[in-house]
Order: sequence, then structure tokens, then C-alpha cells
Amino acid sequence: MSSIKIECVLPENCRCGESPVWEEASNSLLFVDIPARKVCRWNSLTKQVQRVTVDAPVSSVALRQSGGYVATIGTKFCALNWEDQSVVVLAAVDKDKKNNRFNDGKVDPSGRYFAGTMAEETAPAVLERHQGSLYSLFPDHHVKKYFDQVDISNGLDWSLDHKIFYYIDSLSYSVDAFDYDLQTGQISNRRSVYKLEKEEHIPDGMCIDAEGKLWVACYNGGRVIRLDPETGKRLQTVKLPVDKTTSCCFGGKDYSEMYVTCARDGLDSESLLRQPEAGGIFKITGLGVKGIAPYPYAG
Ligand SMILES: O=C(O)[C@H](O)[C@@H](O)[C@H](O)[C@H](O)CO
Ligand SMILES: [Zn+2]
Repeated sequence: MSSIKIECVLPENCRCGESPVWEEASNSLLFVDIPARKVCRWNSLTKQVQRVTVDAPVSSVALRQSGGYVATIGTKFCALNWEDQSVVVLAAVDKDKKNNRFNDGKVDPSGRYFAGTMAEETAPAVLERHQGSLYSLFPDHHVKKYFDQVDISNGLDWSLDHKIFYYIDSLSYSVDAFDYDLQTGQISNRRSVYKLEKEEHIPDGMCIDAEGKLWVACYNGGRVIRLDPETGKRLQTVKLPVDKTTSCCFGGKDYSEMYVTCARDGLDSESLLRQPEAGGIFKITGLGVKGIAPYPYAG
């Protein structure tokens, strides 16, 4: 029997926390605060957090094999040197769409950095529709575009056998799957594996666990849900004491803990009083299932 424990480990007051990534080498959690233009690194042993401010909204961060990190900043795929806080642009997308920015991103099992774009929001989930696209940055820094017409490009991950790519366009209220060719980075045969229920609100960030089940953070739903992508059934709901849960990843010893990011933006003052930990980093233990290590960008 597992007893689930949920605690706010870092009261960071993120306007929109996103893209949690566990870095085993430093026992740290990386994450971003998109509108605050910050990449943060929280050391789970010392409880210290370091922050790097960049010059545009930063929507995702990932490990890099050759050291440092990669991040999606504005509409650019960038390399981030943590030591001197310098940023180098690797590639740019959506040059004809001045109001666009990247949103969620993650590295595939062979080291390509996937990330999608969206129009900038005027309020949470209020934006010009169909402006986004999904891209990946190959290790040689060339960019592949998969499709356009995306509203809010969000959660992404790959099946344990690397043959399926899971993807969320938030305003479709659906978790989708594609066949995935790891050799070429091609996707095909899009289908829905789960449609969110009304009280689950908007699907946002996502990660896979060591049993191949998907965990989806539900924006406005104040929860993460565990889905079986093979049966299309929800297996578990874990509620958090904040409404705007944005993303999740596994980390800690053997990837046995789950970390969840969330947002403060969009909450009125009354809601903020009821959920003072909004924008913090949450740790969930006792789930009884582990995650897998994040893949580093190979370029
Ligand atoms: O973090 C994201 O994915 C978006 O940038 C956010 O703005 C919200 O999560 C979105 O509004 C909810 O769908
Ligand atoms: Zn998101």
C-alpha cells in the first residue's frame, strides 16, 4: 500500500512554472518561469536555488550532452551556459509570426529537442488560435517542422520502446499519439488516446513513467492524472492544493518522486489567498511507481 504525500518544497511564486527536468548529476530540479524569463535550478540536497534571467519568455529547458543546457527562448532554440549565464542561438523558427513564442519542449530518446510554438496569450488560454507549429532541433542544429495549426503546443514524451510519440495541443482537450520512427525522427498516424473530462480542465505538461503510463498535469484542474495510453482509461487522480498545475516529471532517488510545477498568473486575489503556494514547486512521494531519466540533447 502506498501513502501519497504532497509537499511544496520551494515557494517560488512562479508566474508560470513549467518544464520540470531532473538533473541526476547535481541532484537538482531544473524548471522555467515563462513570463518571468527565468531558468531555475533547485538543489534538492542544499535546498538552494539558482536563477538565470534571459531576454525573452523561456518556455522549456533540457539537459545537453556536451554540458550546460538547451532552452527554448522566444522563438529560438538556444544553448545555455550555466557558469557564465551566456546564451547562444542554435536555430530560430516562426520568423513570420511576430506574436509567437515557443511553449513546452522535451528531448527525444536519440537526442533531438522537440518543442512547439503558440501565439502569445493575452490571458491564460486566451490567444489567437491555430498559430503554432511543432518542431524539432536535430543534433546538427537543423530544424524539422512537423505540422502547423497548433493552438497551445504542450506536453510531449515517448513510449518506453520509442515507437510512439505522445503530444498535447491543450485546446483540443486531448492526449494524442503518433507512430514514431526514432531513426529518422518522423511521426505519422495521429490519433487520440484520451479526452479530458470537464473537471480535468486543460491538459498541459506530461511525462511517462517506468510502466509506460502517462502523467498529465491539468491546468485549472489542480491535479495530475495517470493514463493508460493502451486502453484510454484514467488509472489515477492526484489532487494538489493549487489549481493551475502546469507540468510534471519524475526525479529524486531512482526517479521515485514526482515534481509538479504550477502558475500564479490568472488567479484572482481571493484564489491566491486560498492557495498561497501557487507558483511553488511540489513534490509527490509514495506514488509507488518510478519515472525514467530525461534524455539529453545530443548537439
Ligand atoms: O505553460 C503553458 O503551457 C502555457 O504557456 C500557459 O500559458 C498555460 O499553461 C496555458 O494557458 C494553459 O493551457
Ligand atoms: Zn505547458
